[in-house]
Amino acid sequence: MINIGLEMVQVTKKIKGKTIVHPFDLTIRPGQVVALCGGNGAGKSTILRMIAGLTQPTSGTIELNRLDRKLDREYYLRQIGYMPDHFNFGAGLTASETIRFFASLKGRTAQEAEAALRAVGLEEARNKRVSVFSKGMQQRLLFAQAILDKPALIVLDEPTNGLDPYWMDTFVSLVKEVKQAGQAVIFSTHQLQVAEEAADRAIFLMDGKMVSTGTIEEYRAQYGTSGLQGAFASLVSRKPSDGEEDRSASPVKITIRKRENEQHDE
Ligand SMILES: Nc1ncnc2c1ncn2[C@@H]1O[C@H](COP(=O)(O)OP(=O)(O)OP(=O)(O)O)[C@@H](O)[C@H]1O
Repeated sequence: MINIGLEMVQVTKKIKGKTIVHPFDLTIRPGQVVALCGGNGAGKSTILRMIAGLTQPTSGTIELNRLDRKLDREYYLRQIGYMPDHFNFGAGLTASETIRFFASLKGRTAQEAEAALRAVGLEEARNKRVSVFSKGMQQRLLFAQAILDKPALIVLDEPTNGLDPYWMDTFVSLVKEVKQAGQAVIFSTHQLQVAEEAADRAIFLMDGKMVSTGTIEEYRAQYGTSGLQGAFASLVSRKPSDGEEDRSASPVKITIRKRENEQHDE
């Protein structure tokens, strides 16, 4: 199979001797949407930044459609659209100029850039300076640049942070559209409702460890209508207090059984 998606195997990250991400395995097939959930400092952004090529893993491998993040860096990165959790739009450009600039970096046309602006509802604000945009409008523009060249994998760090309920719904619809087109998506969020609506699968991280993974249906089967909120409450309540033995230090604790197609030996 050529189009196999993202494969992360035993990926770790240490910074100044401290382990930020413990051995992390993840497979995302084309058309799958994965939400990375967890509290502040859990390691979500670090994992997304490693996938997006912004920071090196300390060990382990990351491949996208069999292209290695390190060995095939240029072609690997061409398949990824990345939305950072914050971005400094300081150059005084309008929305249209900004998106066209991103398009030119990706070798895409002005028409494609404008289409991405329309997709996120910014066509009427296209001649406004981005520096005066609200947080939510800036988020939508960042999302537009991540999807404009229809990458195989879309990596979104806190994409709905600052969005009003209407654009939250639009975000969910746009994710469903790219999923239909066979693109894979991974996004981090604190908004578990958004994860439930947009993702096929959710992963909870705690202190850089994957403590739970499952489909949204599996979480609902285990936690009922409280779904991911119930899972999060349960995980937090099990976190050891100071001095107590840290049971999560042993191999990754999976509270929801992994589906067979998440194994790496396919
Ligand atoms: N460059 C760095 N130097 C030192 N520590 C870092 C660095 N980058 C991240 N960390 C630490 O790694 C841990 C994970 O950070 P990360 O930003 O990945 O978490 P997160 O889950 O995205 O958190 P949040 O939800 O608050 O954005 C934190 O303890 C953070 O302080």
